[in-house]
Amino acid sequence: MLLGAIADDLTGATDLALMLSRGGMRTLQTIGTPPPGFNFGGADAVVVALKSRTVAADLAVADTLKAAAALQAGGAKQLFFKYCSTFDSTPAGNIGPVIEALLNTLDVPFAIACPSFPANGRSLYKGHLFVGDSLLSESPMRDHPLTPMTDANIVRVLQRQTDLKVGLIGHETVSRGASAVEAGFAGATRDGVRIAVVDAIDDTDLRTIGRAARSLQLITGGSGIALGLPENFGFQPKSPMQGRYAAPHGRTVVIAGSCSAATRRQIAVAREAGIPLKKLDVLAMAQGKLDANQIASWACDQHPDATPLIYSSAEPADVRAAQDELGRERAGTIVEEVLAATASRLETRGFSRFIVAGGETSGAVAAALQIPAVEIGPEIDPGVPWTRSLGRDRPVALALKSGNFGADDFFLKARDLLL
Ligand SMILES: Nc1ncnc2c1ncn2[C@@H]1O[C@H](COP(=O)(O)OP(=O)(O)O)[C@@H](O)[C@H]1O
Ligand SMILES: O=C(O)[C@@H](O)C(=O)COP(=O)(O)O
Repeated sequence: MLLGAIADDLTGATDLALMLSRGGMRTLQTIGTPPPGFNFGGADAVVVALKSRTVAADLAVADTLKAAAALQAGGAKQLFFKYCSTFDSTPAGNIGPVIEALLNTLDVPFAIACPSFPANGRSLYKGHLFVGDSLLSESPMRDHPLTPMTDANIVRVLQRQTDLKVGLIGHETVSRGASAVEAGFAGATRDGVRIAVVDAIDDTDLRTIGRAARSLQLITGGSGIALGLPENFGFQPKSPMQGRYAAPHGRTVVIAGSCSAATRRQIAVAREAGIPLKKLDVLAMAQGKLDANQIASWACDQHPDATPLIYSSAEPADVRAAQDELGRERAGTIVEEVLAATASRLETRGFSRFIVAGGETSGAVAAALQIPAVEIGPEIDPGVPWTRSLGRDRPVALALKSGNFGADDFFLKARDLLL
């Protein structure tokens, strides 16, 4: 293993694994930290998917360090901590505490932080994160159910999460090329900076930063920053898989727990296309009036050729109302538990192709389906591939979509790629 990566959620891990595969690295994605002695099958890169984005910071740190130790035991030469391209976190963490713990454990002085992912509209300029044409704080991310992002200044956001000094390597340096960026790393280190946020507004910048990062032991960021990494290890980009995907045979379902604007648009397009839909009421689930058995039965009752869509996704005002009643965390957990249990029931009743929207939701579904690892298949939209489970008696196919990713017709596209 050359590169060992730890992602703070499952869709983020898949996004990164896709990027590394396209860069030519044989990439394996595990769900959770692999046990001692795990056979990485000769993979060049391993991405460990955690569910640590919104758990308590000390738990996120412990889980990450355990994953880092497993990757190092597997031979990883460089470690990558992957978080969201919209820097999803709370004032308490977990990005700052996790980077801090990794720096201390690896005993290295410096790491970079770069969430930029231009292919999906995230760019970083003067330390400010943009989503499309809007500042992060003015994008729909300000209404995220678990990690509302209300400050676009990533230096400031990260500095609130750590006592280590956070600095900025600006675009004026990045545009001068990899040597200038490396000199920037050295200069920042001399100034006592332990974590440097690095500007990147396009793929050329990401490749420059990737090259400059070849001798760093720890890299942190979104999947965009991984664009330039495979080349550092001598890999050449691979052409994307063409044609339709021979997924394990069985029925297809869409399960959406993401409340992002993108997911809500994708549901609207699926509705217009005539897909059968079931909207879940959070309070009914909390009161035990709606459970996984009922939801799974509804899906099974749909036409066998249909792709039923089950969703809890709601407008920000409705999410707030449910949270006022139940609390932010409890509302999220109830929805995740019911959706995960629904997936598990459906799998025993002939469904083997799962299109899931939302990072936390995907983590909960994959845990319920007891999937130890996945292999990466064809890309559906930037950052979202079809995947196939590994290490499970009855394999399943999974399209794990970050809430914010995907074109408006994503669910239809994902379905139509299946053979
Ligand atoms: N209607 C709702 N009200 C409150 N919380 C919800 C609702 N629907 C989903 N959630 C929760 O919101 C969170 C969405 O996070 P996630 O699945 O990671 O989506 P995204 O990828 O958009 O961030 C999950 O914890 C989910 O259970
Ligand atoms: O970097 C990204 O935007 C994604 O890879 C990601 O982390 C997905 O997180 P969710 O939006 O919570 O699915």
